[in-house]
Amino acid sequence: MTAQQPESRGAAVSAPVLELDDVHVRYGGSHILQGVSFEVAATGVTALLGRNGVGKTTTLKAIIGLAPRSGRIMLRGSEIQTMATSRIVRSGIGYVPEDREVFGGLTVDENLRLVAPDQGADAPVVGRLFPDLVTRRGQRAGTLSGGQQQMVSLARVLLRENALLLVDEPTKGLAPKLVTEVADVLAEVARTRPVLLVEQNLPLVRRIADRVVVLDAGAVVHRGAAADLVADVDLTRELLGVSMRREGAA
Ligand SMILES: Nc1ncnc2c1ncn2[C@@H]1O[C@H](COP(=O)(O)OP(=O)(O)OP(=O)(O)O)[C@@H](O)[C@H]1O
Repeated sequence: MTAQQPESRGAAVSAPVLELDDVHVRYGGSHILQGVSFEVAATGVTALLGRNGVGKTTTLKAIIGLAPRSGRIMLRGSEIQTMATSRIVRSGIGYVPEDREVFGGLTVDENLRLVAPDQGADAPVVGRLFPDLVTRRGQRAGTLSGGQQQMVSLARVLLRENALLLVDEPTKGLAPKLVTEVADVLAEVARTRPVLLVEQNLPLVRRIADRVVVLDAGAVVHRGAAADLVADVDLTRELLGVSMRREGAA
């Protein structure tokens, strides 16, 4: 593991919202997570990074109870690793999966009313962060663009009072303008609640993340301030196989 870096912004002063301690995931004979331990600070964005296939999505699934896991996972000091997903969600973790999972046959408003029956697209948070969704409230979600579906998926978790949001590659496959819009929303969201974000777009990480945790082959290989990692061309190349100099802007 590389040295723990001092945090240049968003330093955590309160207890972490989430702690993973020696978390393992096995699928059949495959040992996918091999003792993952890290903390998610109670404020701001913690980005979970790593090359393809190192276990980032599996880590989010282990937290939310969608992967068979062992080890200890603590939400605000209480163990959740034996709970079913429905109970973990009720305990205050919102999950935006990579595939967005909107109900394509339902309208935008109906999708939102599944979580907030009395409010749907009328909820103040929807009007404030997703004005486009208010305009499109009667449109079937299956006919929305990828970016708009991402907004529905994000809006849905914001309609609950969550202690923590897990967001998996929200900008994957989106056009640059939509990447910027999603990044703006995430930055705004993170002002009021902590986010654990899986993201491959390093300029976006540099813009909105406070801290980074890097996985390789199912284990944590680096933790520290996001700004320090993305400023270090050699380290980003070593850990992630990419160079910021070759990346476009978020
Ligand atoms: N249900 C499953 N059964 C068997 N193997 C799985 C399962 N889910 C994931 N894996 C394997 O676990 C490894 C980690 O997958 P995971 O999706 O967590 O990686 P990732 O870091 O999120 O990758 P990417 O950046 O490409 O999305 C991969 O080798 C994948 O093939």
